Amino acid sequence: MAVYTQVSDDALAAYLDEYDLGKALSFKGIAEGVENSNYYLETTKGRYILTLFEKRVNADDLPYFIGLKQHLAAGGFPCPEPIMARDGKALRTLEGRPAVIVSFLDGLSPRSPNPAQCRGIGEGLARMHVALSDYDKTRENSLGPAAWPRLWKGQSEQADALHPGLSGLIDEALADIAEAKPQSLSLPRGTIHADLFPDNAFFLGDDFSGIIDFYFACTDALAYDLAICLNAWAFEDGDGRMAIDYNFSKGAALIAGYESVRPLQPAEREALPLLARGAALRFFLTRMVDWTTTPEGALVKPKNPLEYAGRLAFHRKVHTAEGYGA
Ligand SMILES: Nc1ncnc2c1ncn2[C@@H]1O[C@H](COP(=O)(O)OP(=O)(O)OP(=O)(O)O)[C@@H](O)[C@H]1O
Ligand SMILES: N[C@@H](CCO)C(=O)O
Repeated sequence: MAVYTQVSDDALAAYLDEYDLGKALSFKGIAEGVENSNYYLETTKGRYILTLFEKRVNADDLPYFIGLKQHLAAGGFPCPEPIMARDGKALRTLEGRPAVIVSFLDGLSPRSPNPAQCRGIGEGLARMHVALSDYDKTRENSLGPAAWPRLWKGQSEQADALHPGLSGLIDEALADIAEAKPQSLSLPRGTIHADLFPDNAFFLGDDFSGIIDFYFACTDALAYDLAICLNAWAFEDGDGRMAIDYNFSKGAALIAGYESVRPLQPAEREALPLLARGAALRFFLTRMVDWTTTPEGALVKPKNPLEYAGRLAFHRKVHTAEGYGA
């Protein structure tokens, strides 16, 4: 349940007075999502999402995220478009929190994506990379390889309690990646989404209809975004298990969809297994931190880290892009 900040009727009315959005017809908290408070807002002018940014989002980063969505929307890419108030500003304050209203996107997030949807997200991701190629703001990836040892510190015992021997796998993977130095490879860089999981993508049937939730976006290797998607879209449902199967047809469809818009360079193909390992580690580590620090009975249930350890173990056996179906 992600409504941390309640909005009173008076506060909402005063907030809407700043916009040309007409009068509120409906205003409801949205249960999905974990980071921010999101509300569905319908006014006499249309349907919107109102987001109040909670503590985990750094307020200094908000102009980067909002500018990014404005840039995409101006280029016709389907994403939530920040709505400007009469003074030309999209980022405002509501109930003491930074807040923004964005356009509502139609579509559903697939629970278990099929190969056609994997192809669609591959195409959508590449279109997004192309559309952002002239976005001039930058943001460092705060969850890149330099952050991983810090996230892992003090977690070994808990990891072994989740799955015997797990800490050895993570230690080895961290050491291998530190040696391979993915950051020093000269791969094409640009603005990446960095969290494009199925719950952040919308489809109408099998047709891709848009991307949301850009709050991990940053400047990094474009192929790393594809590696994140391979992890998030091309494995069978984990159910919290460590053993988990790569679905070759879904992975191949995802890569083919991506390459139908932006063909990978030879160096990107070569780096794909390393980037896929890095992506699996990144999500394992952040899930592990949430798993060990979220108090029992908290509103938001932490996601199981083991599924990403399983993906990591798979990637450690893949040495070429062809191994993913590329
Ligand atoms: N522009 C939009 N159009 C339609 N629905 C949206 C839009 N933005 C958000 N939603 C809905 O709100 C839910 C929560 O949004 P989101 O995933 O951005 O939450 P969050 O808490 O900000 O981020 P996170 O997923 O990282 O926890 C989505 O699953 C979706 O159902
Ligand atoms: N997509 C992340 C959650 C943060 O957005 C995960 O599944 O671990």
